[in-house]
Amino acid sequence: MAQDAAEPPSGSGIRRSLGTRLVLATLAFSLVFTLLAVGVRTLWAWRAAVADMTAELTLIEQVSHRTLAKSIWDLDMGSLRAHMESLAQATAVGQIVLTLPSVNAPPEVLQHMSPGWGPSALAPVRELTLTYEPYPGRKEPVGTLRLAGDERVLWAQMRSEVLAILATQIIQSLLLASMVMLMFSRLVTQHVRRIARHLAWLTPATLDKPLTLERRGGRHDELALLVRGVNQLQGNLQDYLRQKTQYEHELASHRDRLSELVQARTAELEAANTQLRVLSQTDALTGLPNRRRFDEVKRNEFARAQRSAAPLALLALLVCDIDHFKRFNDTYGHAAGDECLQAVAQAMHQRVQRSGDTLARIGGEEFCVLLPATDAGHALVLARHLCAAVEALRIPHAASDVADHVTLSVGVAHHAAGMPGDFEALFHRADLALYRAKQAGRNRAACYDDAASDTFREGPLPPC
Ligand SMILES: Nc1nc2c(ncn2[C@@H]2O[C@H](COP(=O)(O)OP(=O)(O)OP(=O)(O)O)[C@@H](O)[C@H]2O)c(=O)[nH]1
Repeated sequence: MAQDAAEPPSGSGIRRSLGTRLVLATLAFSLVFTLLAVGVRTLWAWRAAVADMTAELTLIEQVSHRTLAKSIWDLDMGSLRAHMESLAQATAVGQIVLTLPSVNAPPEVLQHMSPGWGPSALAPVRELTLTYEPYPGRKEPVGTLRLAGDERVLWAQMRSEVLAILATQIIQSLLLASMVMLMFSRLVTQHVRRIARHLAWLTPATLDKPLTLERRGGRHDELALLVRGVNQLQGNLQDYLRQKTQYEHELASHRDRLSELVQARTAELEAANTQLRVLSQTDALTGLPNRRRFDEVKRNEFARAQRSAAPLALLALLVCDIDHFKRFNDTYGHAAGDECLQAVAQAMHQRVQRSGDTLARIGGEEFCVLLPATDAGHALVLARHLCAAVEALRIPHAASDVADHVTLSVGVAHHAAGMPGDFEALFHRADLALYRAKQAGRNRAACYDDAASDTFREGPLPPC
């Protein structure tokens, strides 16, 4: 297909052109016609030749009748033979037979034949009774004359006639075929080749170039119809391609727009998902990570502490609890309790700023701080700072027997790689330490001592 488009069709690709086929057909037709014409014309010519011979014999009869009759009447045999010799000079005459009747005896027959003559059924024969008129009013039959035509003369005449007919018919056929070929080539073949070349070179880029034929005047024939059809087809194709391109552009622009919308929508959904995830992991009251988030972080950090080498192998946990918060609620109401929780959470959050540390509200008035890569000593120091930070808020708490303001107790425990137990065990130790801090008077931090499970280290409160 591509090769066809790249190479215009040439005459070399045609096995037998239309012009050649037309000429061969014309020649074949002419040959048949020539044979028929030769047959018909030969028949006519034969008849004409026979008629001419008959007329010639008749003329000879008329001319020689009187002379022959007189010679017989006069019994002048010498003159009679001389007459017959002169008659035999005529080319049309093949045989002369003169029959002379005689009384009481068989008739005398005088005969003369051209050399090589033979009887023929085709050549004309004339027979005439000779009469002599010795005096006006009396006619006496004196004999019969038979003139037979020479068939060879007829055939010789026919031969030249047939040759002439054949020559004229063949020349006529050849001239006709040449003229047909010339006319067909000028009128049809060269234009058909031009149309084929035009169609082969046709591409979307050349559709605007109409097909034209180099012909004189405005002709309204089949070629003109074909040219009009091709140009109309090119126009239709051009319109179709133009519309297709326009549709493709529109489609591309719709696709881009759709893609933008999908991207925007996806971004919105991702943002909403992120927000949902953050919300689902955030405590609504304090804004701190909630228990679900804490559980997620604790799993990761504990697994990391189990795997890693020191110092990352350490993990400290602080469990913080507001002292006598039930009494606070009972004294100041639940709403004030909420505000108190928010203030305490914010104060603690300001102290837990190291990247990787997690402060979460795990329920009620209970908070947890997860401190990766932190040993018990440093964790205890932070716990004391948290207690001090809450105390520094000076939120009045008249019902507390610890102080006249809200205070915090913190239990501390830690885990190191190689230590037995899971996170729940760590939590349990921190909870024990918290219990210890509460028992020891609240508003303080206590650290679970791993060396002796019933021993706690308590951190003195830092100065406020
Ligand atoms: N306002 C408010 N109160 C809460 C919230 N969650 C839990 N509480 C209250 O916190 C109180 C916790 O009391 P307890 O567990 O008995 O402990 P406590 O009164 O702090 O006593 P100690 O822990 O021994 O010092 C309960 O009265 C709960 O109703 C909350 O979101 N808002």
